[in-house]
Amino acid sequence: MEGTRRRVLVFRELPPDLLAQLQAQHEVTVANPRVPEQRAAFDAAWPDAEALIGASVSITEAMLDRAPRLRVISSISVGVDNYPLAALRARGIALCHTPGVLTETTADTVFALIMASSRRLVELALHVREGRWQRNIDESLFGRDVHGKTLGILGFGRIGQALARRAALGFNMPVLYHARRAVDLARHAPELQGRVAHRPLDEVLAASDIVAAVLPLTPATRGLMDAAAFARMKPGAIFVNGARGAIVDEAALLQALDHGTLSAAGLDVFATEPLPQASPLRTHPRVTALPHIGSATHETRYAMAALATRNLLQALAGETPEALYTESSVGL
Ligand SMILES: NC(=O)C1=CN([C@@H]2O[C@H](COP(=O)(O)OP(=O)(O)OC[C@H]3O[C@@H](n4cnc5c(N)ncnc54)[C@H](OP(=O)(O)O)[C@@H]3O)[C@@H](O)[C@H]2O)C=CC1
Ligand SMILES: O=CC(=O)O
Repeated sequence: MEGTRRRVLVFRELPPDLLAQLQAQHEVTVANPRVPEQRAAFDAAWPDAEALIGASVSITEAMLDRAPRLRVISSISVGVDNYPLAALRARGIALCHTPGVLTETTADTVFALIMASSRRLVELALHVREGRWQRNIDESLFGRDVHGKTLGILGFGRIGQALARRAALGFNMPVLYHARRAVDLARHAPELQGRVAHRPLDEVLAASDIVAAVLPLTPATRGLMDAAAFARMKPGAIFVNGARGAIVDEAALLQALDHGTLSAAGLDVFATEPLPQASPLRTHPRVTALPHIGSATHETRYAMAALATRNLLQALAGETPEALYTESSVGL
């Protein structure tokens, strides 16, 4: 593909300097199909697109049928669950993503949800804002300690390990994790040796005060947190989801909050996003709900867009992109 100006469809807005880099070398259309006024431009550009860059849009196999010239997709995300992986592979379409540059920020967000859920920060901040702080609070508004509690982490890759560092080294929390393979701590995270243990899912759920999910959405993890999984958790435990909404059965989560094991939940991701107005999770008093902001800081979103732009330009120049997605990178 090198040397020729290719048709690039940008389906989520890019910072102006990065967009200019693409425009200098290729024919670029910017059209986000989630913005109603841009939908027609997206549909018009789609059949001729040779390269895509963007995020937060589900690309289906049927869409690929209507894009016969497509050769590369550069996702501005680390998760690749929005793409039909087998169909991309069968058609020889390269998929790039943005691992690493968002790891620390996402771990910060997940830890913030752990703090907010345990200490009831949003609920109590509203208590002040709404003028209900009329006398010293009593124990009906007390939270639960975070330091020293056992944290169970579902998924122990880049973000899981960054979360474990915060918990184990900063808050003296014993950490258990669930992943299909044990991580060689001596090699990959020596600072966590003696503080972190690999355990089967059931044991992680049963032994943890707080369970945080940071694994990819795959056929194997879809619905992982179902009624049986919540039932295995400790009475009064807290569940935090920084992964994808679809790893959770949301009806089972609500049941566990209202009649089961959970005292609170902190959720950055939902089965349907934006979260529907009618969802009980939106207003539940013991749910801290965020609008999928795991990586949403100025610095990190720029770094993600920059990596995605480099990936795309490298692929279009016939080079191996810096962050080409391979199956082993999310352990499908
Ligand atoms: N809320 C947000 O805004 C964000 C959410 N994310 C989500 O976090 C996910 C993880 O990102 P990152 O840490 O970079 O990914 P990594 O690929 O580094 O880590 C994934 C981890 O999940 C484990 N895993 C994969 N499949 C399974 C399975 N079937 N059962 C148990 N464990 C499994 C892997 O271990 P093993 O292969 O040994 O099982 C590995 O430990 C992303 O895919 C994305 O969905 C990421 C960024 C921001
Ligand atoms: O959810 C965000 C991602 O990068 O994946």
